[in-house]
Amino acid sequence: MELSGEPIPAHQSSHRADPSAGDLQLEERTSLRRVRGLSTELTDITEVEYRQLRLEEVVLAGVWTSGSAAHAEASMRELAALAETAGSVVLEGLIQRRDKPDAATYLGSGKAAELREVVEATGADTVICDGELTPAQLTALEKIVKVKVIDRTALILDIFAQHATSREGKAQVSLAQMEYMLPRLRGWGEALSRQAGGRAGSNGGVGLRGPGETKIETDRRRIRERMAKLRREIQAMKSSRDTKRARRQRNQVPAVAIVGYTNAGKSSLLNALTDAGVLVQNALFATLDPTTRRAELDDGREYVLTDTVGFVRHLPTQLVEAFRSTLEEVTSADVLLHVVDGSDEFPLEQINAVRQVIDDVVREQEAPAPPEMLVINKIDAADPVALAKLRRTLPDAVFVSAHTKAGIPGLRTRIAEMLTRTDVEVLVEVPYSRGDLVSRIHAEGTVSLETHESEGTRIRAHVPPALASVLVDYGL
Ligand SMILES: Nc1nc2c(ncn2[C@@H]2O[C@H](COP(=O)(O)OP(=O)(O)OP(=O)(O)O)[C@@H](O)[C@H]2O)c(=O)[nH]1
Ligand SMILES: [Mg+2]
Repeated sequence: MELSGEPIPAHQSSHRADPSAGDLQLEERTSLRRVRGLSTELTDITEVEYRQLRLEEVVLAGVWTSGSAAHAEASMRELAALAETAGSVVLEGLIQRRDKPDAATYLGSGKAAELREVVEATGADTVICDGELTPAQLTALEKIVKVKVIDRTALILDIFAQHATSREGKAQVSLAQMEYMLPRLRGWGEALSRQAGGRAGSNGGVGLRGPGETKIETDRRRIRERMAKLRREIQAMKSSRDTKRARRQRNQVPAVAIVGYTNAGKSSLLNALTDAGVLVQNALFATLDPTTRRAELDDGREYVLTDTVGFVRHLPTQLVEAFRSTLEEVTSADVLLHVVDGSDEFPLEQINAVRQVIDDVVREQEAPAPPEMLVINKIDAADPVALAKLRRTLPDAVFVSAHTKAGIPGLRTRIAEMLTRTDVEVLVEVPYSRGDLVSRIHAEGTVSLETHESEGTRIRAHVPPALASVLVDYGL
């Protein structure tokens, strides 16, 4: 299979004259794109957070174990998009049909030799495998193809490392990278020292110049120490976020979280609903740090809308672990807007991949998952026949285009309905001394009856659960 080597064009979708924060961030990101041919690697293996994989010209390799050929090719195209997002140029892709990956070398030995020929013919410096390989598989395959071999997990971690901007995001990515590297230290040491000796593959010293056992042991200890420190730091940042969330809950502002597959248009939807001007990029994992914006329903009620990191098939477990505090904030929202790219070839699989990650996060949380609303985006770009089929399969979903704004008014109405549905009905008599509570009921709820009695104001209303608990003392 041939794959295009064109880098994904990063294009702006904002049309206003003044650059938004997202535009500026995009400019910065594109101006910092990796320059081909320059190595950014550090030699100290423990400097994980600053380290970027040296990915330049790559060949992709995948093992196709189940599903149709179209699925296998879609998976390779996604791997190519990931590689390009990481800044590399994809020269070629190979898929092998097999019951399961080869235990020793991932690809079978015949295919591995063929891969070596492709690498040689194209002059590639890296092979990226579409899966998570064991440290032994990585080393064994490197010995055959004689260039650096990395797996999908390392690639995704590299993209996250490039895109992290906040202190918390950077700490979370570093933690995930270290977790991944710990059992692979020897392999990495070999790859590093081989590169130090010249262009990869130009010498026969593979495996001979790895750091000695003592160095590896020291490195391991230092990495473990840094991981413990990072976990403490992330925990501390989480508590400050918990405080903010508690304040919001006290103030009764309902929270809606946007979740979805990477590149589905989550940030675009946040912009369409709130004019937030956040970064939109045709790249995978453009957003890592959660952005929360105030938004208003048509009836004037306020809510907050959070956009956050996208998910992908086989999201590395190290990342789910490291980003748990960010993800828990999302899964503790009142409503989830699950955004799906309606123009994707396999939207139902995107939906499943996202639900799996959410299940993983929710399982360790006390509260159940919030109610979900499916939002099928990019209807302007979707194939009409596929779209009609999707409408039949997902009758409850809302179909929109963040670009043309088609369906956005309807989406607003549905959000309002969902937030009302989580409200509870109360019948209370609020003493005249608590005029503040009466104002809150009006601001946050929907009042169906209001009379003035001798002791206070009698109100029947639908209010958010937290306000209902404040009102419990005045119930009739
Ligand atoms: N045709 C079309 N393209 C869209 C629409 N919404 C978003 N896009 C494009 O899809 C790409 C991804 O949009 P983003 O909003 O950055 O997607 P995201 O889900 O936030 O992506 P990550 O943060 O990377 O996970 C961009 O190139 C957008 O311009 C839409 O309604 N129609
Ligand atoms: Mg985004």
